[in-house]
Amino acid sequence: MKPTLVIVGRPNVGKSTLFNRLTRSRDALVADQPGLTRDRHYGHGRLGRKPHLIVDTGGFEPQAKEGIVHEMARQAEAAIAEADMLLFVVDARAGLTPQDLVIADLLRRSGRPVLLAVNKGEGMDRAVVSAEFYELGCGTPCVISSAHGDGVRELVDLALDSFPDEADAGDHATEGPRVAIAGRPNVGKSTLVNTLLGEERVIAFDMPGTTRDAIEISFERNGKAYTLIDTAGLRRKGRVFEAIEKFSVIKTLQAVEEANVVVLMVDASQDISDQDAHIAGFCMDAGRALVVAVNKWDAIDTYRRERVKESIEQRLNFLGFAHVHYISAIKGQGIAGVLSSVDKAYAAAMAKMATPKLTRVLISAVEKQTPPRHGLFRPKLRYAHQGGSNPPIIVVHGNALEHIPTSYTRYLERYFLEAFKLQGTPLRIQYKTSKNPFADER
Ligand SMILES: Nc1nc2c(ncn2[C@@H]2O[C@H](COP(=O)(O)OP(=O)(O)OP(=O)(O)O)[C@@H](O)[C@H]2O)c(=O)[nH]1
Ligand SMILES: Nc1nc2c(ncn2[C@@H]2O[C@H](COP(=O)(O)OP(=O)(O)OP(=O)(O)O)[C@@H](O)[C@H]2O)c(=O)[nH]1
Repeated sequence: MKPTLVIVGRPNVGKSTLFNRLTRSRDALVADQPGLTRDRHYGHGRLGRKPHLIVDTGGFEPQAKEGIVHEMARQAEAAIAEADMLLFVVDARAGLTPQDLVIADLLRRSGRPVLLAVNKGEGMDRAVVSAEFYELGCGTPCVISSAHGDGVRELVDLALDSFPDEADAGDHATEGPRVAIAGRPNVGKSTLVNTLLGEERVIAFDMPGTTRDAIEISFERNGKAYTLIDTAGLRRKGRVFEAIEKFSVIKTLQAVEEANVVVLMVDASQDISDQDAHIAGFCMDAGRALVVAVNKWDAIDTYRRERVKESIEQRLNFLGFAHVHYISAIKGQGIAGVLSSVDKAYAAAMAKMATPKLTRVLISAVEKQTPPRHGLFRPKLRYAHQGGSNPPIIVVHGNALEHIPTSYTRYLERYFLEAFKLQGTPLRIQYKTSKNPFADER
């Protein structure tokens, strides 16, 4: 499983700045989707040698006793307890503060490994800046500048050092799609799991060896095998499963990572929230095939149903490729449709596309619409081959491809999805520009 680095620190030390630098996608292919809010607190790490996840605990006030701040602190504490590595951020310019000491104490008691990052250190003498922070008892301080990038890459590599290189992620013994049910608290995830498993034959139920492993439950339906990757920390109690703990961001992220297909659940009795969009955005980043299940459809009237449909179109429009089902987990309505979309999405995510056909489709896409000229350059798309699955990656070869605008890439994505009739999966395009053979002669 990918290690999760959790950023902690008092307000204003530069946590979001660090988070943005660590997670900013190089190609901005995913980041600029309309409808995606930018204040997400978890994402895929882009720096460093090994794949990993980053969680920012946000404005963390360990002393608050009630209210929303207290609830945020509770979420932060859960993230700290589940972190593989804590990045404790302090402020070089403000110096050591009493609140830093309180947080250091809390982190030490969590028993999780800690790396101390002294931020805003640009243009300062490292030895002088770090001196006072040894008192925190969190080891040797790393002086960084999140705003300028100094020392950030070294920090990440140090943080990831002790984790093994990721084994081949596709190497799972299970048959059929691996499915994660993701969604914010209380949307009905446990209810759906129980409805699914109540009707069906549970083949195997793996208790994890360690708390870090995901729980996997294999079952059959209509002769087809599925494996559920648990997000809720379910425990078997007699014939039903119940959640042993409340919503955990890190468990959700890891389950999404481990799955082939994500069933994103939203609650029809509530408005689509930022949190729904954040989870959806993370699934997009991860490139997972996706099915949207709008739950509690039984609980709302016709007027509300129309409003929910509009709200999904507005807030989750970047999931245009995904099928939407309106279901009642509690009454078992709409479940067959969800599973049939899971099958389709899985098949699409794993599709094999032959090079000649890919190239033919590419050429017909270019004939319909040529990429715009960029100054002196006219990008030339020559041929395509498949570079991966789940999500399908199409590698396009040609010249001056670095000048292709994002809008054209989107057009190609849609064109390929349609030509190969792939439903329920995102698709990625990668460009490989051929070296100009005459460039070195002169
Ligand atoms: N000089 C300098 N300023 C920085 C650096 N990193 C962040 N800042 C500034 O510090 C301020 C706080 O940064 P944020 O990233 O919002 O801090 P935060 O810890 O996420 O704050 P909360 O969301 O309140 O917890 C902003 O004005 C940043 O521009 C840095 O490396 N150098
Ligand atoms: N009306 C209605 N209520 C539902 C439905 N599905 C779930 N609920 C109710 O919604 C509440 C939350 O359901 P859970 O299955 O515990 O939700 P969860 O997503 O697992 O929650 P966390 O464990 O907090 O992440 C419970 O009171 C359920 O009875 C449904 O289809 N219709």
